[in-house]
Amino acid sequence: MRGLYRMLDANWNRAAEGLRVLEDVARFVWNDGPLAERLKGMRHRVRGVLREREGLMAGARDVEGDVGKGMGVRGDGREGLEGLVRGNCARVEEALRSMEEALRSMGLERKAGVCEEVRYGVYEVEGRLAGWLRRVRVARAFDGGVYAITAEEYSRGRGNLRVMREALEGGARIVQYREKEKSYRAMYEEARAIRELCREYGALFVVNDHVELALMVEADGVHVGQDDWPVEEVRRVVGPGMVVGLSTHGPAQAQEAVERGVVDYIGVGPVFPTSTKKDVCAPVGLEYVAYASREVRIPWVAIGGIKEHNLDAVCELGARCVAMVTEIVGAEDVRGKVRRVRERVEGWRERGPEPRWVKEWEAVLARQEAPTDQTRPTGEEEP
Ligand SMILES: Cc1ncc(COP(=O)(O)OP(=O)(O)O)c(N)n1
Ligand SMILES: Cc1ncsc1CCOP(=O)(O)O
Ligand SMILES: [Mg+2]
Repeated sequence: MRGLYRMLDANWNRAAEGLRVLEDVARFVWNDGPLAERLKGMRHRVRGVLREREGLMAGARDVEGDVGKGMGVRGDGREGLEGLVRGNCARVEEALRSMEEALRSMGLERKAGVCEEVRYGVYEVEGRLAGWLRRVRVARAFDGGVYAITAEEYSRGRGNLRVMREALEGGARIVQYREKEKSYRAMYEEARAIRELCREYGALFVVNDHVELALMVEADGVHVGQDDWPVEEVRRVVGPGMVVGLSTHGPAQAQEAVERGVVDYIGVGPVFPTSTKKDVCAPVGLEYVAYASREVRIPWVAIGGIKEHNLDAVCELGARCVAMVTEIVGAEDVRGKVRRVRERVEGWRERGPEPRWVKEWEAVLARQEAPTDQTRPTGEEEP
């Protein structure tokens, strides 16, 4: 029994400490009173579950004899607030799981049940936080971003990896892996390599169409079209941490996408004629870009036939992010092309009209805070 009490003692403290950190982030960083109260309640429940055995645990404590003393604490590789929040959620979940097992083996089923309930509560909080963090990442990447998309057949004989490396060096903030003819194995190898590259450059990595590939290579996101998998199903499968993008071809589809409440951004296009996509619909024109700028409350990216020479027409209407295939992958100097496009997009960001989504997300983009009720776009859940 002594060993089990030692185990409980260590994890009881670990769980309570982790919950305290999360509560403080909710209270002091995000100013989210209800979330802070909820986390506090969880901490008290965990404390309460073993309160009457505190003496037994203290008696079993043997810090000097701990063979795990000095073992490093596992980080999750993420930095800043995100790392802090995720790291502490993981710490609390692990500690509660360990307590649950120990309590069950001691025949203390009811107490084990309390730990289990609190653990599920932490999963839920983590899911909501992951959702919020995900939206902030998207908003930052799309506010003045170049979205580069692979297409080896138009890359002048160069491989996708090389072209995307150059695009990232030029300043692409989002990279989409889009290949229609390659074998699954080839796509897997290539996507994995580009995924790593994007990590190095701090860019978002999105996989087109293939949800399973996105999961396998731990992409940041997945992009689907109107005839691909339903976005609710995609969200259910990829969970709250992954970005989901949806193509739209007109105001009705944009409205529907926002109302459905599960996608993080929409593609707006094809703005101009394009021969890159074989089964493409008729160009939607600049009117749809103007509509998106006025009405759409979530990040969006203009796509389809966008080149350096017609870029201004799209940006002057309020596009803060442009996606390009052939203009980037077919450029002799990919790095220089992306650099110039990015400078132009950023220039328009300073002097062009502010699209609706940026107005609504301004407070979120400016501060590292969870959106409050006033700034949270419609349909957003509270973290
Ligand atoms: C950013 C972005 N927008 C639109 C698309 C097109 O998606 P979809 O309509 O599913 O067509 P395919 O690309 O799958 O041929 C996209 N890929 N990315
Ligand atoms: C994937 C996609 N979706 C709408 S248009 C398009 C292709 C855009 O390619 P390009 O930038 O070469 O016109
Ligand atoms: Mg598709």
